[in-house]
Amino acid sequence: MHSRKSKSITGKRNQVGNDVAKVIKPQKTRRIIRRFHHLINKRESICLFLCLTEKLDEANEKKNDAIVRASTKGNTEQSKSYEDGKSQVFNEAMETQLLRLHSLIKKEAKLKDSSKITVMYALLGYVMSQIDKLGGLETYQIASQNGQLNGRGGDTSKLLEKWIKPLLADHPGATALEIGSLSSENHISRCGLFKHVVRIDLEKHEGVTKQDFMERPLPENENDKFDLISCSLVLNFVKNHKDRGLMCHRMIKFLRPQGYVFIVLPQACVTHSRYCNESLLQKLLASLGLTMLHSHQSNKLYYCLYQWQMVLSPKGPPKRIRVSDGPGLNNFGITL
Ligand SMILES: C[S@@+](CC[C@H](N)C(=O)[O-])C[C@H]1O[C@@H](n2cnc3c(N)ncnc32)[C@H](O)[C@@H]1O
Repeated sequence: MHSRKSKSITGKRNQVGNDVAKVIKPQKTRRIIRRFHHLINKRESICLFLCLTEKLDEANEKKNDAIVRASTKGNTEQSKSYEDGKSQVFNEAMETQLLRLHSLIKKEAKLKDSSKITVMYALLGYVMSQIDKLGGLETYQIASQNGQLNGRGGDTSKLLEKWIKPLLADHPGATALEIGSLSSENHISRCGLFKHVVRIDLEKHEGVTKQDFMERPLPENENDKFDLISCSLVLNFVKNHKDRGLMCHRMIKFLRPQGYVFIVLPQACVTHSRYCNESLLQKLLASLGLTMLHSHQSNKLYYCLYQWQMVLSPKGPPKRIRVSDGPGLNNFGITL
């Protein structure tokens, strides 16, 4: 989802994580969430058994890796065992051990056999690598947010139609690009306000072209541009803040002057994020020349409509800045 690919706790390119984040479908989110819960719980039990003094931080896998490594310092056997566990790909035997972890821990505790601790370090390494391969906390949060959207009331372009109708009253030939389109039956395609709607998604669906927006050829002339770009629940699919910024930059390139951008995000992206709120989002988009015309928060979603009025405000900070702090927040953010 951007030029600088994220790295795993082992320093390797996080390809699996990328794939997960790119293609999470609402129907897959429950499985991903369950897997995360399973791994996080098992890790907690193992850490308790190993009496790790420093608490792991679910938001920082690199730090967690350092904590575990520090706990094996001076014990080459434990350290080797941990590294061996980390180097495992999906492993049936390890999975079975994880399922039986409770009784395994009870047995080991009774035996008080210190050599068995190395087995636990191998399991811990395996769990850490599995969490990493899923894409870490960020993917988990994205999956959670999307998982919670199953009952969100469907087609978000209903509100778009209400907002855009008066704005396009004198514009019968308007065109739209729907990024992350799942259906040709959405309001955006049926409302009759657009002469032509181009629908793209990473996956092939009926009436939708399979295309990565980030690889869509740039417009050669004004005819290749659009009066509206819809980006509903897509930015939160993009794995990291830099790629989200790149996507926003790219949207501008496909807009006709005075064109509109419709963005929908899980509500938690603007209400429960360390790095994003409505005001910061507004500032970031203003630096691209976008002016907010409407916004709305439902129970689960945040909707907004912007117009490209090309009045540029100062560029936002290139790094993520913290706008909120506290427990239970997510790490959604955008940097330009
Ligand atoms: C949660 S679905 C949202 C679908 C629909 N727009 C909605 O509002 O319900 C997010 C979609 O964005 C698509 N997506 C993510 N990044 C994309 C990209 N770079 N180009 C095209 N589609 C993308 C994914 O394939 C996924 O189907």
